[in-house]
Amino acid sequence: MERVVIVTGANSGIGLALCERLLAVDSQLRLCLACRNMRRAEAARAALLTSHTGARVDLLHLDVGSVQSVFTAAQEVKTRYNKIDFLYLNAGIMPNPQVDIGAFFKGLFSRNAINMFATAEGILTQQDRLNSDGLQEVFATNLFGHFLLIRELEPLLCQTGHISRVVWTSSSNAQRSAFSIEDMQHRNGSEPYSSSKYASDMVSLALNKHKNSQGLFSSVICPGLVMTNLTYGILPSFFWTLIMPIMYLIRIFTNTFTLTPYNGAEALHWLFLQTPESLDPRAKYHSLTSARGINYTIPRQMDIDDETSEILYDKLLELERVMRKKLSERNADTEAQTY
Ligand SMILES: NC(=O)C1=CN([C@@H]2O[C@H](COP(=O)(O)OP(=O)(O)OC[C@H]3O[C@@H](n4cnc5c(N)ncnc54)[C@H](OP(=O)(O)O)[C@@H]3O)[C@@H](O)[C@H]2O)C=CC1
Ligand SMILES: CC(C)=CCC[C@@H](C)[C@H]1CC[C@H]2C3=C(CC[C@]12C)[C@@]1(C)CCC(=O)[C@@H](C)[C@@H]1CC3
Repeated sequence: MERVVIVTGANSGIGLALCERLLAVDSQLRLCLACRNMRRAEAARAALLTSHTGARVDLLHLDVGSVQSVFTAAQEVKTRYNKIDFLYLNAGIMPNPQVDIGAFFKGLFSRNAINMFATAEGILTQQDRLNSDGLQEVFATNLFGHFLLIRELEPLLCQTGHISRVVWTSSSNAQRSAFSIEDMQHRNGSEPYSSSKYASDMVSLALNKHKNSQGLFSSVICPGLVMTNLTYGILPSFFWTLIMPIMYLIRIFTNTFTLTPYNGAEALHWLFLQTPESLDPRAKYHSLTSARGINYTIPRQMDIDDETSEILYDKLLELERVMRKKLSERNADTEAQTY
């Protein structure tokens, strides 16, 4: 049976590697690359077709950081497909990352060193900004745009007699301490990435509570530390290449250094092969790579509580209402100006 799979941020890194891996296990797949840059999306499609001749690969223009773009893309999806089997919410950004060198060396010689390498806890900050919708860019891209996409696609995702799955590419950098329910967009802090990923973990839990009965199941994964455009924004690629032997050495102590996009996509690929009933809604599924280079997936319990996840879910629904109103007013103004 033909399965429909949509992957956001599919033109590079972990998203593109996932597409390669999915086409390798299911040649009947109807794969949709949802990307903000159509030139890069075309190049990704061409690369996929080189290794999987005859595969059905569609492109969709989607900027998850723009409310209007999410609505337009969702409309397009509804005209193209009559069901969605998997929606991989993978697009993500980490703008202007800064590593606290002092904290890094302090951590290196502490008992917490392994945890620091696995989670970057306490050593990584970012500088966020407002986008054209007036939202914090990291929150809008990593979380809210994806939330809106699910909401818009509910008619396809929640159909009686059909199971749909959404999978969030979260991170082990998601930390409770970085998130505040009073400041869900993280306007006031310096860890918007960690906050947005922690929020996605909570939304996944809430989605399972509200939508499992309608056939929608949500999961979260962490791909581990992977060399992609995102990590090349933290340190330049030549520097990562220089320290690669050290990275393989660290992998002996923490299997979270998956390093390649193929390895990082392990948990995403693994989830594709599981039945939703066998999954734990409170677990994050981690891609891991052993020192010998063997890939595997393990679940770890997330540090989240039901009450906060429910409050967050309600706050996102409220923000959705506000943004819909804002957008319809903006569109009415533009229409009035053209007449
Ligand atoms: N690399 C790592 O170590 C880790 C990564 N992750 C997560 O994995 C996911 C994939 O990142 P990764 O592969 O590493 O990095 P990449 O930068 O290679 O991939 C990110 C993808 O998201 C796309 N994207 C970014 N912003 C938007 C937007 N507004 N609308 C649509 N697409 C967008 C990018 O498109 P474009 O090419 O146009 O920028 C790109 O295709 C992210 O969610 C990231 O947070 C989690 C843990 C570790
Ligand atoms: C490896 C050596 C010797 C130096 C690199 C130090 C840091 C730049 C590096 C250590 C842990 C890394 C890490 C991430 C980024 C780079 C580090 C801070 C992530 C935050 C990248 C994105 C994620 O989502 C996390 C899962 C990563 C956690 C570990």
